[in-house]
Amino acid sequence: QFHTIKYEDLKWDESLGQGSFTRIFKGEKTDYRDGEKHTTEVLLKELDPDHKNCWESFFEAASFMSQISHKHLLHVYGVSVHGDKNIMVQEFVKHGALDLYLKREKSLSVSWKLNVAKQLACVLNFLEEQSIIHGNICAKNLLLVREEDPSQGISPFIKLSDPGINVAMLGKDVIMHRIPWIAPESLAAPDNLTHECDKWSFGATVWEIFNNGNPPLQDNTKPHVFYENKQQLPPSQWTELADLIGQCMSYDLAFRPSCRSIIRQLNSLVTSGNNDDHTVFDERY
Ligand SMILES: N#Cc1ccc(Nc2nc(N)cc(-n3cnc(CCO)c3)n2)cc1
Repeated sequence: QFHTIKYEDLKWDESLGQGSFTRIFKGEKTDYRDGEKHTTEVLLKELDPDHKNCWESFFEAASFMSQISHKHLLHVYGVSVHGDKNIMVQEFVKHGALDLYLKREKSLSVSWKLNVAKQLACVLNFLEEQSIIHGNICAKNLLLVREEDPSQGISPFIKLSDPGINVAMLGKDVIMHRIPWIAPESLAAPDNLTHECDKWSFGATVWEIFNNGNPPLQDNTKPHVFYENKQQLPPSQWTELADLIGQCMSYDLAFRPSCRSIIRQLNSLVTSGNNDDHTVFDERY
């Protein structure tokens, strides 16, 4: 279900940080096609050796990404196993993870944010049509392929990354760190994810995008209390946006909108949101 890559065809360059239970590096892979040697820039995602019991879930994520292809889904070239090293070989995405980009770029326009939210809604709709559940939608798992260049009329382009280790494999403490992205009903049943879970996470991710990557919960709030008290994230002053996020993050999963409805509502936001003077969230958040 996925291509295996020979370890000796991989070259490690600089470390780029880590996800949960994984470390990421810039690297290169070498292929020999029609007698020629081709070198491709890649992202090497290594599973921590002390979490090698998660290797099945790690490779499940890789095969998940290899089974389907979509312009807004990260391309995974394959996997490589060498001793206790499990490596996922991904396309190298030029501008990295969106959570860091949002924190760094303080003056992204409302139309930039809407454009990115629509791209995420499109890939969410595609996954639902393919009856595939991602299970870990968040800004950290969105990758920026291309920055906008307003002078050239070039808009941003994102791809959704692999879901990483299945949430059911993670300990309670790690699951706690997924609040408020993880749907409340998934806390109790992390091995029973539904398409509605992805919609909840979509809501939290759109909140992140419009909040410049600020943390949704103040680090003094106890995460489980947030769900016990059926709390919501601070609403945007842009009521239509707040309504959409609120619908996606409704505790009753029957109230979460269909992907078609999400796309329709985002499209209507684009028209009414063209004036960029919207103070979407006040500075405090
Ligand atoms: N400075 C810098 C810089 C860093 C990274 C990239 N590129 C890239 N390509 C990918 N395929 C995946 C990721 N990636 C980033 N964080 C995660 C973990 C959370 O998913 C995955 N980054 C480009 C520039």
